[in-house]
Amino acid sequence: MAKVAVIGAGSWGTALALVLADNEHEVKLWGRRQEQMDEVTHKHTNHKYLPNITLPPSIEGTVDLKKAITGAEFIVLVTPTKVIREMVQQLIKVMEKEAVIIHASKGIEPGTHKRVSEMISEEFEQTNFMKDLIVLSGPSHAEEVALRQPTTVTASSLNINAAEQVQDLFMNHHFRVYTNADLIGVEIGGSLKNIIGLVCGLTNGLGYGDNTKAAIMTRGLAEMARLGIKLGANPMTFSGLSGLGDLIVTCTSVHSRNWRAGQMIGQGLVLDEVLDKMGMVVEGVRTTKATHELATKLNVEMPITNALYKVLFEQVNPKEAAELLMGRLKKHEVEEVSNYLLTEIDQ
Ligand SMILES: NC(=O)C1=CN([C@@H]2O[C@H](COP(=O)(O)OP(=O)(O)OC[C@H]3O[C@@H](n4cnc5c(N)ncnc54)[C@H](OP(=O)(O)O)[C@@H]3O)[C@@H](O)[C@H]2O)C=CC1
Ligand SMILES: O=C(CO)COP(=O)(O)O
Repeated sequence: MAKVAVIGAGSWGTALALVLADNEHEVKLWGRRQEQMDEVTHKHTNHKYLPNITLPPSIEGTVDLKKAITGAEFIVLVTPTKVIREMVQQLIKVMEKEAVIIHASKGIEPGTHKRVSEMISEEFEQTNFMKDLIVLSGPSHAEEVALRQPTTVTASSLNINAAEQVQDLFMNHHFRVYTNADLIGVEIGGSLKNIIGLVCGLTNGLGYGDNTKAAIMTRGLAEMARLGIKLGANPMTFSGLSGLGDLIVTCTSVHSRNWRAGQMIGQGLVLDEVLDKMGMVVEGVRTTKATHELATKLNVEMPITNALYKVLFEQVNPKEAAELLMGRLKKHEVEEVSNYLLTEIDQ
């Protein structure tokens, strides 16, 4: 059995700690609030993030980062993307030996346009503390994982042996882990599906139905793949768990924070109000900004992302944004993507 530190005690960090404890690993869960960590250790609950769930009693909560990681062979980073760099900087100060780093966060950094693995690698660059780096991603709402409902995810790394090690670490009868060597595709899929999830919620808030949802999901997947391929991803990854799979779960589930935030925006609430009401991370907002910047820089057409950018950051009315999307120049559906693929494969 392995010693594992899970850094981030929100919904997903807590659910992953539960999976690891079910697998009889020695798990320490790090969070920044003493009261919450006492609750995890002594009451075996985390009521704010996973109400009505009893956690395995073996999970020890701590606010002491050094204590959390001492002796850990695996460190799972699962904070919101915007604090990933800060968390790694804190980790480096207390680490004494190398560990396998796993991350389960979904987002892209505005300004630098880096994926989470790129941010982590950059921060660890001057040290020899990072043995391997693996991302865990896929259709996995924490609420359902905590209920031990059948769930499938992907472990991806530039080192496929390391991905297989992580597959073994997490896999059990409820939580099935695949591997995929396409780190770029897996991270881009997991990040960009949040943008499309926000838009699906938004169209629901506007009162549009299933035709619109299907349109956004399908054309959304096309633009996710278009950007991913430009960045070097394997096109096939977008029809897998971290692409289509996560897109489905985000666009069709009431558990999705991105979907719920989008719905409130569609109903007329302004962004700050929505984020206040959510009280949990809505990664798609920052990722929309980062992706809009990146797509503009790389000259990749992403009409749905751009429409959402206008709504979130340029105060364009959601209904008007939808009309602009529908009024675009006519296109050939498949040719657009297949030509793109051929161009990429020829290069
Ligand atoms: N929830 C899910 O089902 C899934 C989430 N993910 C991804 O996992 C990542 C984490 O999401 P999730 O757990 O859901 O988020 P939550 O909103 O549920 O929890 C956020 C966590 O981050 C902590 N946090 C916030 N700001 C800071 C900070 N400045 N320093 C340290 N800790 C901080 C919060 O602590 P505090 O309570 O003290 O504010 C809380 O523990 C995201 O990238 C998300 O996309 C991936 C798959 C599934
Ligand atoms: O990534 C997730 C499920 O796979 C969680 O999505 P939300 O952040 O929208 O809740």
